Amino acid sequence: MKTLTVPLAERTYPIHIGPGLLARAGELLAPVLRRPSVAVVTDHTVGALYRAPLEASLKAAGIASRFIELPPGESSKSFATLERLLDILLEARVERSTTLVALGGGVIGDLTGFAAAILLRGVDFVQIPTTLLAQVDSSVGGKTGINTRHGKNLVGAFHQPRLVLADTGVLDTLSPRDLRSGYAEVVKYGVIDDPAFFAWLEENGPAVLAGDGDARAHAIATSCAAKARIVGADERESGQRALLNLGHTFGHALEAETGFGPTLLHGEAVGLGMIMALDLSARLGVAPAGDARRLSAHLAACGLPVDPRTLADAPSWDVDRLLAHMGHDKKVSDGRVTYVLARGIGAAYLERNVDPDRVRETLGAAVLP
Ligand SMILES: NC(=O)c1ccc[n+]([C@@H]2O[C@H](COP(=O)([O-])OP(=O)(O)OC[C@H]3O[C@@H](n4cnc5c(N)ncnc54)[C@H](O)[C@@H]3O)[C@@H](O)[C@H]2O)c1
Ligand SMILES: O=C(O)C(=O)C[C@@H](O)[C@H](O)[C@H](O)COP(=O)(O)O
Ligand SMILES: [Zn+2]
Repeated sequence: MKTLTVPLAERTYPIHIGPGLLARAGELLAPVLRRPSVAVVTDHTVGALYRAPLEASLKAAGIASRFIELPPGESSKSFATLERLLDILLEARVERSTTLVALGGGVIGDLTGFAAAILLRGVDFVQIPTTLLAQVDSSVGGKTGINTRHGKNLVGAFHQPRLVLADTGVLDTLSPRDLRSGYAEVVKYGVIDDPAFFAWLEENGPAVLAGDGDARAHAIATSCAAKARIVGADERESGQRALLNLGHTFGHALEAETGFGPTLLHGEAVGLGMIMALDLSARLGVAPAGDARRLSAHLAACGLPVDPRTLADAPSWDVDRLLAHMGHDKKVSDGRVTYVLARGIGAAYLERNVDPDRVRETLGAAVLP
């Protein structure tokens, strides 16, 4: 087991990473619980696979647990499912000293974390991420929330978990598509500020996806270390944490336009959005044009979509509608989006003054016939 730390003063917490950790969950959770009682939130798919081993491990450590299973998929990050979850928890008379446990991917993590932030004005929660995306990104950093009809993650809270427990063994049951989606967020760390990691991924990405234990462990630990460092320096995104949003202004707009559904998964959208961010950077004259092509080639080699027009069920894309979605970005201030651009792979930066004509060009080149 490898342990990293998210350094946040009194909210500092560990990230435990390694195979077989679900079987040790009781022992690892016990020290952070206010009392030996947890409510585990999961989805039907993950529950069917991992409820039994988690329940057994908690029981062996003397921790009482109740399990709540929700429908899988992005549509569960909604007001309706949040209300249903809060109702179930209140019906069960959870107390402020109860800890919620998110067992699942980013959807369950974001939803459960938000429920924990607002239930009884705040209870503790623990993340047990079961997708690659959740293990390298969403379980760390305390961004929680739901989608609204206005856009992605528009209602939420910063609420840090007490512990992250990433059992890398559970990735063996993840679908190849979900694995690839999470891989896009791994690549993001290379593009932000680690060109050597990006080059390593160009060599080893296929091994990470194929389940090579050492490659996967290195990719997950490097990603978590980067996320922990950035979050530790800027917990509430008043500055540099926004770099973690690389590809998301475009990506969230693509997700919104495809209805937050199976047409485009979050990581797939982020992959496309990162290519568009590098394309925009090249159009603005700050990045070599070849870097967008290099990123696109790597994502394509790993089986990720690199052309929104070729998606199954692709809508008829409209640049103005995409721009309207981008207007809901949380990095908008005074009506203007702050973009995450890059001077090249490994050199991302924030820019508020971006020529809107170049943004239109990037969108048009990406989505118009
Ligand atoms: N809070 C953050 O910082 C942050 C960061 C990145 C992404 N996100 C959010 O995360 C969400 C995407 O998360 P995701 O990609 O994990 O999707 P997800 O939670 O929908 O999980 C993907 C699918 O995999 C299934 N699954 C999960 N673990 C499994 C396992 N071990 N074996 C078999 N099946 C398994 C789930 O049932 C689901 O159908 C998006 O809503 C995105 O906005 C949040
Ligand atoms: O942790 C962060 O900060 C991120 O931006 C990580 C992103 O991968 C994640 O998708 C996040 O939820 C997007 O943030 P948002 O503030 O644009 O909703
Ligand atoms: Zn993301």
